[in-house]
Amino acid sequence: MLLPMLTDQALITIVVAIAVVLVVGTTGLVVTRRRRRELPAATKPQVEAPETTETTETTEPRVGEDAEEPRDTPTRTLEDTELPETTTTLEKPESAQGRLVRLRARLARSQGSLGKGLLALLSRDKLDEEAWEDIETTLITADVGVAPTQELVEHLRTRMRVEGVGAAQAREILREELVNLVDPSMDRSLKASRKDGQPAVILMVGVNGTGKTTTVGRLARVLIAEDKTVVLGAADTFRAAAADQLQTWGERVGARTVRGPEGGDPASIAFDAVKEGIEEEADVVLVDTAGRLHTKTGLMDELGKVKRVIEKTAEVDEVLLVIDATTGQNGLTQARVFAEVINVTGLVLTKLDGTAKGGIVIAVQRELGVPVKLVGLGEGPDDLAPFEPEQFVDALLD
Ligand SMILES: Nc1nc2c(ncn2[C@@H]2O[C@H](COP(=O)(O)OP(=O)(O)OP(=O)(O)O)[C@@H](O)[C@H]2O)c(=O)[nH]1
Repeated sequence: MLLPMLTDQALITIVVAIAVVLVVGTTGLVVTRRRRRELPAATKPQVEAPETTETTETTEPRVGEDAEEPRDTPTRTLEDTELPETTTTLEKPESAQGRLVRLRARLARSQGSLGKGLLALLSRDKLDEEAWEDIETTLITADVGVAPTQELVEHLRTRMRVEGVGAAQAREILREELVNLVDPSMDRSLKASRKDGQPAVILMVGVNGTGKTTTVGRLARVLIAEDKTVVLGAADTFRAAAADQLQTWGERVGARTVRGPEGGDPASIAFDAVKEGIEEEADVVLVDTAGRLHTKTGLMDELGKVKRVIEKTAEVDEVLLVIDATTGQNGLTQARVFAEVINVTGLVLTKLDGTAKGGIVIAVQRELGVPVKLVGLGEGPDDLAPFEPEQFVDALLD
């Protein structure tokens, strides 16, 4: 009704006005939408904490975030902080050559007084009874033992009489006689190779504290350096920390340690270790034992059982008796007891660095008729050396 009343001009004006309103409205809507799309960061909620500190530094604070950490935020303690996991890296042993040179020097340092004392006495112008008595005393004080001392003095007396005296000669004669006494003819090789498709089994025995566990660890290190695979058996279940100590050695050198519960049956652990060695086709299984010396029967029961149980699956190739060189006659008495309860195939004399009485090497070999195969010359991981009679005597006299 209204339309007929409007003029054409008015109608056109209204249509144009409506069109303008529509265009302006639509454009505004589009621009607003575009703006919204262009500002995502401002509207995106920050849910996740930044992963690294770098991000934190570059991220600007946003609405709703605190300008600084609230004071009631608990302080992070050391315990809360997760430390990176430590991975044990295998140690590389010192080269065999370097080790032996160093250990020879150490042996000479510790035993020098014995050799030098003897040489000084033998080089006297007049070798009278008093001089020979002094020589005897020096040898006995150095733990050489009575019988070997008498034997040595007798040989020296004869040779010095026949071959004459003089410092150079005295040294040569003494060297020869000492080497004979230490007996270079004994087989000192260690049976540490697979045979008949089975690993070699080495049992370490000895009184507490003589250095059995340390010797097992150091021997494993030497064998692994020779590219052998080694399994350790923690059959010393008597001392709580012994298995841990052995396992630590195993981790250091790269040998698996078979262990059981504290106070468990040593024979069953020894059996499991050997079984593991057979399954893994290892070259050597080294079994550490407790060697409590309460009673001879107790010791016999324990070691006898360990050996018997191992022998169900494998031969025991070596029984190494570890003796602390600093214990002198006491060490000899212990050695005797062990030799009575188990067939000892070799001796390990530890702590030779801690005594000038290297004569124990001669005494203990004589006593048991078993060769010293290894010597310990310090607490370090590379302080174990094969025993070589000539080098030992040279170290005494240097
Ligand atoms: N100076 C010196 N110390 C040594 C030597 N061998 C071992 N020791 C030390 O002697 C101590 C006892 O050694 P262990 O290996 O624990 O003795 P163990 O016979 O296994 O003792 P138990 O486990 O109690 O039976 C340790 O502090 C070793 O570092 C050596 O050749 N020289």
